Amino acid sequence: VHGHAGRLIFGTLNGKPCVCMQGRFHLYEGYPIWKVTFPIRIFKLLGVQTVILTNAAGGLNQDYKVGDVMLIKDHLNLPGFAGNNPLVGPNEERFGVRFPCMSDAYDRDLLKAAQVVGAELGYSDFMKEGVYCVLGGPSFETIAECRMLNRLGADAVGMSTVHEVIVARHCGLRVLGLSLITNKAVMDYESEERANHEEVLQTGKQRAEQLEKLVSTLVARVELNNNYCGFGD
Ligand SMILES: O=P(O)(O)O[C@@H]1C[C@H](O)[C@@H](CO)O1
Ligand SMILES: Nc1nc2[nH]cnc2c(=O)[nH]1
Repeated sequence: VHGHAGRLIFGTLNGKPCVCMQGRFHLYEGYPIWKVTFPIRIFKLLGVQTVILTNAAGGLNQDYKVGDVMLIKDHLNLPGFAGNNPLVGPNEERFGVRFPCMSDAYDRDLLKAAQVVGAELGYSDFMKEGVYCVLGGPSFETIAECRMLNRLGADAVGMSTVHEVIVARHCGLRVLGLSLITNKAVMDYESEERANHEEVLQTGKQRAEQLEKLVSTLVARVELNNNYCGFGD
């Protein structure tokens, strides 16, 4: 999609071997859901243990400001309610079980680690924790939809990530999710604000340096055996 480079980059980040997707596939681009999540299984086969998934999202929580970084503690998979789940079809036993648990989708130790690193970097003022809701896109939400999603418990809304999380958890990868609140979801009929992709890209650029620092510092502290340095046990 415009704004995503569409490259896969291999290298080391703070001494840790990493592979980085510079962009992703989205359902709204017309890709089948298995293709949207295909890179995650490639990562598993490459030996990846931990994935850090990032996205741009609209803020539904009234306490959120544009530029906030929300650590994802849970998700609402609305396409999943209608049967649009990446694990639909014959189960690939070599990756995982037929009915994977999702109540532990977002790794609590990694989330804690992200909070600690964020505080150390002085980012606490713009770091939040909340529930991410995925929709199919590409149209942004109506006012009624935003109000409904907020009442359902969503703090942020976007068009990605959740499908990747489901496939990652299915094959046993540990997941940290970060949403950059790039715009405030319009919840008020009097509002003159309009969601638009340019604002999404602009907010992304404004926070890029801090997000890079957050992720690279975190990566440096995650041990390859999935233990963490400096976060208690
Ligand atoms: O790939 P993400 O979820 O970060 O991208 C979001 C959703 C749409 O692709 C785009 C909307 O502006 O940003
Ligand atoms: N669905 C959705 N995706 C987004 N990505 C960035 N902002 C938004 C938004 O407001 N809604």
